[in-house]
Amino acid sequence: MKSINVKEFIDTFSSDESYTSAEQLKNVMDILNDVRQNKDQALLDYTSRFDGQELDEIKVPLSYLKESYEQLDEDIKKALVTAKERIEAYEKSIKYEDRNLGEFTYVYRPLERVGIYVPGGTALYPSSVLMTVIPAQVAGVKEIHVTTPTFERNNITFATLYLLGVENVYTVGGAQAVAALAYGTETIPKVDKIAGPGNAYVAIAKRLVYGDVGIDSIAGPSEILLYVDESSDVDAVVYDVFAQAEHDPNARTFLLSESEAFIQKVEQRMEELIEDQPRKEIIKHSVANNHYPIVDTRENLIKVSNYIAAEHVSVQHEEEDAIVDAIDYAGAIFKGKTTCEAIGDYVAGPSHVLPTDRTARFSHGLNVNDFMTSHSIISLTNETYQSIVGDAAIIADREGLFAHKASLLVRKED
Ligand SMILES: NC(=O)c1ccc[n+]([C@@H]2O[C@H](COP(=O)([O-])OP(=O)(O)OC[C@H]3O[C@@H](n4cnc5c(N)ncnc54)[C@H](O)[C@@H]3O)[C@@H](O)[C@H]2O)c1
Ligand SMILES: [Zn+2]
Repeated sequence: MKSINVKEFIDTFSSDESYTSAEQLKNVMDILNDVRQNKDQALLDYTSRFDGQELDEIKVPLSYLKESYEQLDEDIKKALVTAKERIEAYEKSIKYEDRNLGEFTYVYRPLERVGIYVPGGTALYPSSVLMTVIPAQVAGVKEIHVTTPTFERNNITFATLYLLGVENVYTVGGAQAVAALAYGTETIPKVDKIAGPGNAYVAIAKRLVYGDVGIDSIAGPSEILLYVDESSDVDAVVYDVFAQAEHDPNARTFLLSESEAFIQKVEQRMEELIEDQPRKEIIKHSVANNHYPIVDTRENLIKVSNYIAAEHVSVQHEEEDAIVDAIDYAGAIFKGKTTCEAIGDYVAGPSHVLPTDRTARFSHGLNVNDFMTSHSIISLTNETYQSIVGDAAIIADREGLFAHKASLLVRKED
């Protein structure tokens, strides 16, 4: 594949609109309305239609969760516990704390009831259970309700939910699950906020229910930006590209370097290794349509990194300190040749639920603080009050809000 420079890249690149079609949008609106009106019955109907499952019950019995956990092999149990402990420790360390400033206090409170969407249509993601539920738990959320289109009685998603002590689990997926969490049904209660990744139907539904409930963000196909140089390990870089590409045919991989020769080495090695990849069909599709090898100067590559604001940025470069410092916008940055992105998918600590498709320019990865809300407590001393009440009263007067003025002046001391 021929490399391009930053200008050529920006001229040809556009945000991923292919992810949502007008038809999908209409279908999702219909689903939302139907669930609002027909509640559990609509959930049963859509689960039959889209997932081919005739459910007796929407809520998963606790015994299924327990059974799933008990049947896990010891090695995966141990791995899940390692991940759990690291994620918990990280979230605790970044949790906002109340700030007492004398006349003002800024306080954080956990959300009361949260809905977590765990994807399950085509694969199971125990890592997504960990990366969404743990931040909510560390925040102190009282009730966590999880929906997932996972229908085997015994499975690793249920097992992971059991490990975390989640009891409210419902086998519903797609837009209908988001609708249930947003509006409530006989079985699933309306929540305050919905978080968690999912496919296009889930993403569109979250966008449409925003305002009725809070949402974390809208995740599109995964992406990585690799910033590499001659000192990087060619095979390691190739596997980092493949690891992202194997997620989704629409996953995007940006390979940036100041060295054309190095990019060529990586591209050639990709061709050699691609045939051996178990998920080569997805990887080939993704690489053919959404792989961008970009060669330019440091200055231009930093500019374009901030423009792309990729979900994952991996800097494997002799001068990684300077490059990482200059990158202002990214979902998460993986610095150094050892700290690859895949370690962050599972056990590093920070949540792998990250902003995609340039939204890191204004939003951030899911974390404990997304499951809290905050407010100010204002309590002025009389001395402060008397020193500023005159100014407030004048502004009230000029706004023509005379009851405001009276409310202020009735407390004024002569
Ligand atoms: N960003 C992250 O952290 C992260 C982590 C894990 C997974 N993911 C992403 O989550 C997604 C999972 O997608 P998935 O499809 O496997 O599972 P999913 O659970 O997101 O969606 C499955 C549901 O989609 C609905 N659906 C399917 N076809 C439909 C149709 N024609 N009309 C209406 N609804 C329909 C069904 O109800 C089904 O239950 C992937 O894109 C994956 O990359 C992201
Ligand atoms: Zn990944």
